[in-house]
Amino acid sequence: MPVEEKNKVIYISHPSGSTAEVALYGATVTSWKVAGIERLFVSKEAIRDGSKAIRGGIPLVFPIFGTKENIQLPQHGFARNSYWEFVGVIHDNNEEVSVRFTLKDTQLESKLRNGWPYSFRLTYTVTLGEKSINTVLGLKNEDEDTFEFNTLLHTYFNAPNIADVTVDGLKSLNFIDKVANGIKELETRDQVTIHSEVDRIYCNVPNHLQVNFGKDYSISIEKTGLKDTVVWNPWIEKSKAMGDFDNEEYHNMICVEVGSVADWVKLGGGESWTGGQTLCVL
Ligand SMILES: O=P(O)(O)OC[C@H]1O[C@H](O)[C@H](O)[C@@H](O)[C@@H]1O
Repeated sequence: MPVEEKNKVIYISHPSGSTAEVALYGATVTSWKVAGIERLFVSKEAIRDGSKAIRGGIPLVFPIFGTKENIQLPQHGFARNSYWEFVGVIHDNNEEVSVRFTLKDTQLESKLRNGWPYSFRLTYTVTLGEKSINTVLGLKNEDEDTFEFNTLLHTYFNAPNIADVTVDGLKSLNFIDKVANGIKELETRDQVTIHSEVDRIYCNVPNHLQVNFGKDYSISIEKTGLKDTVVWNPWIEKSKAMGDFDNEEYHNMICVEVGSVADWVKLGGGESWTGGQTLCVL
């Protein structure tokens, strides 16, 4: 069977041998293997019992990024820490296997629903190919009035060694440096490298990016409907401060997170929105 459900995790396999796993908790993609190699990072300290967002994979940030003064929601919203419903297999052929999840306001715990009191339906479609994974978030505003939101596909990539990682496609872009009190800067490098704590929101990013993992392999990122890209590595002190992250794991991960977070996205009553990414091993 190309798709199986076991203990609230959906296991997907492609005829080529590539596989993916999606936890119903957060609809978090927690594994993506191509040629037997795990391409996503999940901390060995990650909590998977549904009491905290899973530290790794592709958590979904929605409807806020970080925290907002006047919105009573946990950091990064509720999508990553709510149970989603598995809709089923959308299609399954030699090219790709596609599965879908949904989250409606009525599925939220009341505290979370009160924090963002709108009627909405999120759909999340995960499509596994031979060397690719495509993750697309759809949103329908089921209210009469406009609401605004932020969202992010918070992808944690496995990095054999962070010292060898480079990110292409960010040159000449403005970024907000969250490590330097939100100061705005211009990226001048062809390739972004990580040698210390990095937490940056690159704004208005072209749709094609590439992350290189030294000589081992690269992963291309094609995004659609999402304007910005966050690059994050907690480095030493922040790693120590996170209870669900091993102190040494910052050597082995990089987050390159496509989303719309620098400005609110407005969605009119009854309207739909979609945004997503395709990751492909090169
Ligand atoms: O610890 P979390 O709530 O999962 O957030 C993890 C990280 O997410 C994003 O990358 C933010 O830009 C960071 O500032 C934040 O530290």
